[in-house]
Amino acid sequence: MEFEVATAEPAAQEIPLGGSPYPPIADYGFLSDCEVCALVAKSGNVEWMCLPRMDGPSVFAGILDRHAGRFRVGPRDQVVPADRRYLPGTMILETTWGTPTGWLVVRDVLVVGPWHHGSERSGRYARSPRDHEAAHVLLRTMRCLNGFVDVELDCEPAFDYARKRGSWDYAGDGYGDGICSAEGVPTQLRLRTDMRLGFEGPRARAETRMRAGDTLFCALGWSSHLPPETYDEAHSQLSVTGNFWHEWISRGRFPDHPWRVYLQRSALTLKGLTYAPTGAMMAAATTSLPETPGGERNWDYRYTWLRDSTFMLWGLSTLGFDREAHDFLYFITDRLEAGGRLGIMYGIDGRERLDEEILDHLAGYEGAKPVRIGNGAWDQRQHDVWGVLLDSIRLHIRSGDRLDDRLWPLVVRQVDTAVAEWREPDRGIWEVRGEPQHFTSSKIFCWVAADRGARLARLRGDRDAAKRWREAADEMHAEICERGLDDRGVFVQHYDTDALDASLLLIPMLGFLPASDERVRKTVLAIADELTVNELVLRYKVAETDDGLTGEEGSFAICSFWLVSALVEIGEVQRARDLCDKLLSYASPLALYAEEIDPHSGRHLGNFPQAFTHLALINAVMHIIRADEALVDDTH
Ligand SMILES: OC[C@H]1O[C@H](O[C@H]2O[C@H](CO)[C@@H](O)[C@H](O)[C@H]2O)[C@H](O)[C@@H](O)[C@@H]1O
Repeated sequence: MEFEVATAEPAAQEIPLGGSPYPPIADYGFLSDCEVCALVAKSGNVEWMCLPRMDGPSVFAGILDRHAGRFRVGPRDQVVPADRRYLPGTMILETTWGTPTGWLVVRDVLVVGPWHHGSERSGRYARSPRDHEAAHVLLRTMRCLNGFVDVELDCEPAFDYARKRGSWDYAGDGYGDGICSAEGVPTQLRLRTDMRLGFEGPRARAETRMRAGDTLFCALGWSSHLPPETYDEAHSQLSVTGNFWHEWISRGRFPDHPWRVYLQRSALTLKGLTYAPTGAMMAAATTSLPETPGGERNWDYRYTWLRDSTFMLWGLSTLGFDREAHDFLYFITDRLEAGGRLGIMYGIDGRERLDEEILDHLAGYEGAKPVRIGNGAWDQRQHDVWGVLLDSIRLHIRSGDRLDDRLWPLVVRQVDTAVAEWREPDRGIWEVRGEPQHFTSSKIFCWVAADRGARLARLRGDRDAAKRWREAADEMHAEICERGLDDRGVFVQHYDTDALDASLLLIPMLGFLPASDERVRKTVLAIADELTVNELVLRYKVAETDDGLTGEEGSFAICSFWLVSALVEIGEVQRARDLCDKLLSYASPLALYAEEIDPHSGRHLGNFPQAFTHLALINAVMHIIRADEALVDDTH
């Protein structure tokens, strides 16, 4: 094997497609070890990774600013691979490169290993530890298939959202072990490889020629758990991680159906967005990917919303995954026991305050500013919160756990709060930044809280509570059906408007009214016909909604998938199937989705990958598959 000395020169340049140096959002691959996430561009650049947790400060943020850190592995003279895929059923990303001189395969993974704390306890885990945990290592392996390929490694971390540059030192006598640190930053990076590293300021570089059959690895670690030292060790860690994901996905129940791949990738993505040590679930892996190209609708989604998480649990439990529901409920129980008012969202470590900050020094994805960290919606009043909590509890019990004595008084407090406050206006499930309104879907979720509360109380034999909450639920139901409808009998966004709102597609799924009810049918069809652009659903029309923001937004992918489910519910199965087919055709090449889809270009917009979209995909696809199965049963 020939080795060349590292040089400071970058090799192949990315040619901007359509003038943008930023890859399309849908072109990123998503990695997770359930503690840290990473996004890998097609070029082989890791362009998003936050440490030491998925909500921590970034070390690679090239997705938000081309100078904010990246880590490339790949052929020296080429940036467009022949193909990429996940090893089926895993979070291992495989990129195949075809160069004029030879072919190369790169595998990228965030390593999951056996529980490694031995007899001492992990300081991070609030939930019961299982057999595996994150190894805190980003591993990249290369294998040359034939001919020869000149490869490069180029690692340039930029700590604390690129506010602090790192500097490198060798960790031992050889060239294969480097440490990168920055003043005042507690996280240190350790880079181990069987290539020969050279350091050029904040960059660690290596280049070499690989020939047929050669293998190489590089592994970046950030904890006392050191990265592998040899290729064999690296390879074995990759296999253990593959097995971990295979075992996890095998716990689910997936129909034998051509759309199973979408279900599995969505389930893996939702799992990848969970933070194992606490059981919290992030809404998406990123911050500030714009909902409008160049616009201001840029938010930090690396937090756990009660709403998003409960909907995630609906999706996962549909596929037979229940441990996640238990872990999440224990996470919420910890928050409730801490006292105070139930928040609408929390940090993944359980913190309450998520004050928003603007990172002016970052250019933003394709110039979309501001880049925000934190999320100002954290202290909003959103009245769906009690309903989604009660639904999380329902799932928890349905999947086999008890409603223990620890939880019941907390449930009582939440249902009583819903019953006391449901008449007040709020910011709604879209957490608008305009004036509070009497949002119809918020009232419906208050009804969910009272309805589910009454059922639980009956099960526990608490007749007083059951009676009190049933009466409240009936009163809410009557008011919503009186004030939440327009003259046509269609449910509307809030009591003082005729505007439509896609959140009302949830009515049949929540059991507020039966799908056969004329008002439900009319609402679903009105949204399908009037709140769509090229059949894709907007959450609302921005011109009709005081959301406190400027600019347009794309179609909300969650709403389009909700429409599929709602159409099935009202018996419009063919229309639902056609829409579902269309939505699946917009999946990224790796079957991932952002929050929004531009209804004209099909371009993905907003944070990525987004739990909302994947959880609704699962629900929609399962609705269609069950409807198809029912059809087959009927014809036999
Ligand atoms: O529309 C303005 C709001 O947009 C974001 O909220 C959206 O994302 C949340 C996380 O997935 C979701 O729970 C919510 O339903 C969506 O509207 C943003 O987080 C808010 O700060 C912003 O006000």
